[in-house]
Amino acid sequence: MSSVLNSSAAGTEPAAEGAIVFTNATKQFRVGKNLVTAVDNVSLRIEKGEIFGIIGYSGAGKSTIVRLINGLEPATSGSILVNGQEVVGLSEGQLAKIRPNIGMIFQQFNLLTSRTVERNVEFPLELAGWPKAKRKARVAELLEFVGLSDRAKNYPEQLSGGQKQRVGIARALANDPAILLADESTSALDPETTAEVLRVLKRVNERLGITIVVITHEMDVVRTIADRIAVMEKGRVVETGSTFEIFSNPQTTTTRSFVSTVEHSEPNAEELAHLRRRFDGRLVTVTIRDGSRVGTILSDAGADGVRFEVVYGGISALQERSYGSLTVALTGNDAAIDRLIANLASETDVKELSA
Ligand SMILES: Nc1ncnc2c1ncn2[C@@H]1O[C@H](COP(=O)(O)OP(=O)(O)OP(=O)(O)O)[C@@H](O)[C@H]1O
Repeated sequence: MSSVLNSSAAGTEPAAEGAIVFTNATKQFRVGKNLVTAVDNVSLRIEKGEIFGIIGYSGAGKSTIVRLINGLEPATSGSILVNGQEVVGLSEGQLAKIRPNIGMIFQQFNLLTSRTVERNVEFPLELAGWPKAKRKARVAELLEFVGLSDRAKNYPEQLSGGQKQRVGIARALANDPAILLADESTSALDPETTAEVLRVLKRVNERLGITIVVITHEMDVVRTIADRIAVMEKGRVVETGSTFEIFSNPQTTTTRSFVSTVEHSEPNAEELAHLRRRFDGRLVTVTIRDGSRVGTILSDAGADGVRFEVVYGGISALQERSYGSLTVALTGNDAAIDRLIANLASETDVKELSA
């Protein structure tokens, strides 16, 4: 039996083939006389060993993506490679051989209420025909990994939401999968418990090298855990990038709208009115990115008679880089302020907030 703690880390090897590669994959459902396109010509590459976030509003096609990966739904067209193997067009029997390699956790945990924690984790091993002694040892190891050894004899109803999801994770890891699909796995949890589950998932990725696909509608979740993110809208992937890129420089309206749920890059109308009452001068919002010389440019403008005061905003660190935005009130001669704004604009994005 391979030890859960010493499992060979597929993700640490050079990734010649991606863990999951969609090429022009489409999934349509027939609803009455209509065809609903749930996944629309998606091309996407998820690397081995990464945590990949897929974010989108309800109905964007996220769950369908998951069901295409594990073959619960057949794609209408296109190609989907899972660890180098084409899953489109496979028979149920062939898919059954691949599925143990893909673990899955769910929003509602999907634990068997009549079984204890240890027997829930044991369940996939029973299905896979493991002998009893090996099953027991494996279950003990998995429960230790998720920090629930002392809960082995409890029933799911005796556990908190976070503990239930950790049982779900232990069960999903039982067959030593290369890929873990987490479909809205923290959406039923409060922020603190969400953080606890995300820490366990991070450990699964780092210690076991398992590729994790996190499906969510919550930007906080992908910000906390994902290496890269795809944004989905109406069945399409509208933007893909590193988590830093997505947060610091979102390209599409949908992505900007998601980012704005967790970042307040500029004051809203009410805040702006409040700032105008408190501060003189012209208000300008400046985007801060790693390495930009915003501070120097603002300070140097002093020589041109422009004074600045930071009145709103903040800077965040993500993936070891900084980004954010600051709104400054600028006072001084209008022409000098125009020169300062031009200088800033040569370095980063600048927006003057209209009066
Ligand atoms: N089995 C099905 N039959 C018909 N239509 C479906 C089926 N599954 C999904 N759809 C449709 O496909 C679209 C995408 O659904 P999907 O569940 O993948 O989105 P989602 O992003 O996961 O949203 P949610 O978070 O609400 O589940 C929706 O319009 C949905 O109604």
